[in-house]
Amino acid sequence: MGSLGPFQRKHKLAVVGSGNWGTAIAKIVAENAASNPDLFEETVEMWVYEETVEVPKDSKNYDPSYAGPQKLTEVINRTHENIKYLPEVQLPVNLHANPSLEDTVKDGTILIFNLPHQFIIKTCEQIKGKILPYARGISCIKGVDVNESGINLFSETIGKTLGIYCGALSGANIANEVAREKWSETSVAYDPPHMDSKAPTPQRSPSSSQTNLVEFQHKDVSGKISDTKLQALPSAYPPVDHAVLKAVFHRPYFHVRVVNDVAGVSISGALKNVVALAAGWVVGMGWGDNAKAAVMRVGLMEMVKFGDQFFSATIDQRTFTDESAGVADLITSCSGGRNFRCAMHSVERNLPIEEIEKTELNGQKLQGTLTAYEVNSFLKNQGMEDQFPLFTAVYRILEGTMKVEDIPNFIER
Ligand SMILES: NC(=O)c1ccc[n+]([C@@H]2O[C@H](COP(=O)([O-])OP(=O)(O)OC[C@H]3O[C@@H](n4cnc5c(N)ncnc54)[C@H](O)[C@@H]3O)[C@@H](O)[C@H]2O)c1
Ligand SMILES: O=P(O)(O)OC[C@H](O)CO
Repeated sequence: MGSLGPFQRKHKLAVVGSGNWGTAIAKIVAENAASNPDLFEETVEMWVYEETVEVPKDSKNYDPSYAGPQKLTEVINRTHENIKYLPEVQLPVNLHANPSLEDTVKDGTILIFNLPHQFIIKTCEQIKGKILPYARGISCIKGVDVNESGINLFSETIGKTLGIYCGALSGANIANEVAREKWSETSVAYDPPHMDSKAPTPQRSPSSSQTNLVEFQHKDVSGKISDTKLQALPSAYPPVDHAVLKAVFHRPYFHVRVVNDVAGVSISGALKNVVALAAGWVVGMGWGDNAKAAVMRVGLMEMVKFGDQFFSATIDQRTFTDESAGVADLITSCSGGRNFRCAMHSVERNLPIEEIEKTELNGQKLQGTLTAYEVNSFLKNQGMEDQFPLFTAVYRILEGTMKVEDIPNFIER
């Protein structure tokens, strides 16, 4: 993609997170930064939650002069490989691993959030007030933010905490496949108030970083309307729109469809992880593909019903069927996802899933287990556990008050 117009400033892309998916997305974004020099600054910063690692002797990047424990950021920047979370994948040289969260985001105009969902709120609190006020965000996180006040999309939580607009990316995307450039699709959802188009003030110097404060009416996912103030993007930058977001994420092997339905894309990405646990359990029982299909059928119905019940003000139900973030992600997750695999092994080996997570995932995190608890606490508060029998069964099996054998009769109620 070439220049989108006569803009004086380029977007600076920053990725917050460097796990299995965080690193795979950072690879994509850095490749696109390098191939769209009119739009993006070349160097992409990636925040790494620093830890100590040792390059294995059988790694192609093993170098005896660097033997012994080293910082993960130093290994990534020297070898261009994230040996812990995305081993054996060559990363672009313009991707810079940064141990400082504040430094990673300080100049970013497009911030990409990609962490296990349990860490995002604390991470955002740390950078509150330390980012460009006109930055825009994309959340690649699969999970929902449940607290005393109800349920929120992480795109909303990030946006509110940082005072920016944040969209979402989710799809049938097993990170190890995407990172190895095996073709897949994804959904990017972005529907900001139409403020950036109002922002340009012709009399202002185009290179100025001076910003406009734009007041607009914001309808949240529950349909509640509130007055919100956001900083408009300075007119020197290309507006962050669907075309620019496609330029950020689309690769020949990673096909992007940009849509407006942030709620549908986010909700399906979060809930399919709960369904994938049940799919893994029934396969672990040796019940086969028919049983898995039954769980997926009920799971999909509950995903759609959940969206309809709690996000009807903004959700587009077609997302569940028509976009990668919907049923396609459910299928891939129930085939080779980590939630599916760990659940299956937990039944096969008769071990708690947390133990399988620790021994099999080398620091990667399951999202389905925590999401099952969070969704259940929300449904309980609504008095609606009975209406979501599969989600309720997953929660009860995790807490030990139900058995996998009970699933068939329980979900038929
Ligand atoms: N891995 C996949 O195939 C995949 C694909 C699509 C979406 N996702 C979603 O992307 C999100 C990120 O997943 P991932 O695979 O990159 O992560 P991951 O499962 O690899 O988790 C490990 C990451 O968590 C970080 N971490 C550990 N403790 C931390 C702390 N206290 N604070 C901050 N970070 C900490 C680690 O440094 C590491 O970067 C999740 O919501 C996941 O559901 C994952
Ligand atoms: O490995 P999982 O179960 O976290 O799922 C990975 C992705 O979300 C699949 O799209």
